[in-house]
Amino acid sequence: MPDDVAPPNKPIALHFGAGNIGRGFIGALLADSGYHVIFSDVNQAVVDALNHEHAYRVDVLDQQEFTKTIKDVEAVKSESQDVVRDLAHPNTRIVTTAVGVTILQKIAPTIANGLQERRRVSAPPFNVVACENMVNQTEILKDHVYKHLPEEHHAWADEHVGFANCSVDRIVPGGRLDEEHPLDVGVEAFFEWVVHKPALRAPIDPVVQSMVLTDKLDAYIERKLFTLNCGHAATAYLGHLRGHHTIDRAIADPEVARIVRGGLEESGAALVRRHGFNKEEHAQYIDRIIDRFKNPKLSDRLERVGKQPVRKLGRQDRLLGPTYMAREYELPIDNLARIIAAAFLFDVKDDEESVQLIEKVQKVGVEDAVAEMTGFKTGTDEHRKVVEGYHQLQSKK
Ligand SMILES: NC(=O)c1ccc[n+]([C@@H]2O[C@H](COP(=O)([O-])OP(=O)(O)OC[C@H]3O[C@@H](n4cnc5c(N)ncnc54)[C@H](O)[C@@H]3O)[C@@H](O)[C@H]2O)c1
Ligand SMILES: O=P(O)(O)OC[C@@H](O)[C@@H](O)[C@H](O)[C@H](O)CO
Repeated sequence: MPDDVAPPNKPIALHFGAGNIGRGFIGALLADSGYHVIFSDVNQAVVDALNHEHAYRVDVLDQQEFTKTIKDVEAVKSESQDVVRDLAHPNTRIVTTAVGVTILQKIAPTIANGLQERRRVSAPPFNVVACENMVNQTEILKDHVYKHLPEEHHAWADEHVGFANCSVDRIVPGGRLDEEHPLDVGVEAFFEWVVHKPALRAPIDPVVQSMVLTDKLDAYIERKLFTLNCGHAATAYLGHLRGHHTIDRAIADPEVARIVRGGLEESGAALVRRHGFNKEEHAQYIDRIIDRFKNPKLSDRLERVGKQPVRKLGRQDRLLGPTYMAREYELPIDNLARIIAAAFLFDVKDDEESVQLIEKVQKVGVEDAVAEMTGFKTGTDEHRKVVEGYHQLQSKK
């Protein structure tokens, strides 16, 4: 970090991934909370722009529109020695990521090097929080980091580095590139960041505005992933089949909205049962989420929201996670099965996972593809419902 940028004693936050959520939520909130934010990204143009401007705008695109200027930021090229240096800086209090779950393994070696350097210079304990849409995302990052960290440092890291899972929620669609101001980002007003407190190894200091620290992260992350992200993916897959291009247009289609709401009521019944949420409050949570999808100013593309359908069909992810949970309590899954079926029909040529899924169905047939991807055995009720849903949706295409 050049000496002329950060005041020497200012707390530092090192954030991997200067993309939509990095600039539009996590980096912005950390900067607002008094951290000097250093972004680390592979995109040289973004790194250069951040180092040229040291600021960017966050445009809140909601009923009330307003703009915030985020200042005192800089950037370093990911996987470089600069990242190791900044990670090891004694003033660095927190490392966050928003790179996508598949990228976590790529940044792990640099983090491992940074931790060894941190130990060498006797930097104080600090925390790492991965802000990816996945259950246990920071633990997954930790596993990758520990593979690159020589064993002699593991006990030190256990004591000095908190790897805390979290739930992160703000819709940041991206894709509104303004050539003159490429760093500016449009966001919705709502945001929520919930971090697993017992995993921290140092206080969050400075306090991050609105950050919730909890002992019960499972409830938060499952509620968010199995409601917001489940409904979002459902809107993308069903909307795509109905010829829509954005989330607000898709959710305005009564046929899409009916199944999305039905799916969220099914996942909601399972969540209420698992985590003891109040039924009425959960119904209001669903309503608020569907209202967020209706925001026309976000213009959120279905390709972004539905991207990587194979990841989204992960056993603990937004579609199968609530479906397995509902089955555990013998609760209905008819709408969820229809939504899962729609994922198999998400036909987006430049999305590798979409192509892979479509090809799998062509190669082995829908019955085997569904069995393989969902784990539902042929002949079971859930398998039959997904396959029937697939045929019905396909016939209406
Ligand atoms: N956009 C949202 O609404 C939203 C909300 C909550 C959570 N998330 C999660 O945040 C993560 C990022 O999503 P996004 O929408 O910001 O994506 P994005 O593509 O806009 O941003 C990802 C950034 O990571 C950078 N990157 C890629 N490889 C890297 C590497 N090796 N080192 C450093 N940076 C690297 C990319 O260049 C890009 O700038 C995902 O896991 C997503 O699920 C997104
Ligand atoms: O980022 P993904 O691909 O896991 O999911 C796509 C969207 O549902 C997601 O980015 C939401 O916008 C976000 O999770 C809102 O908090």
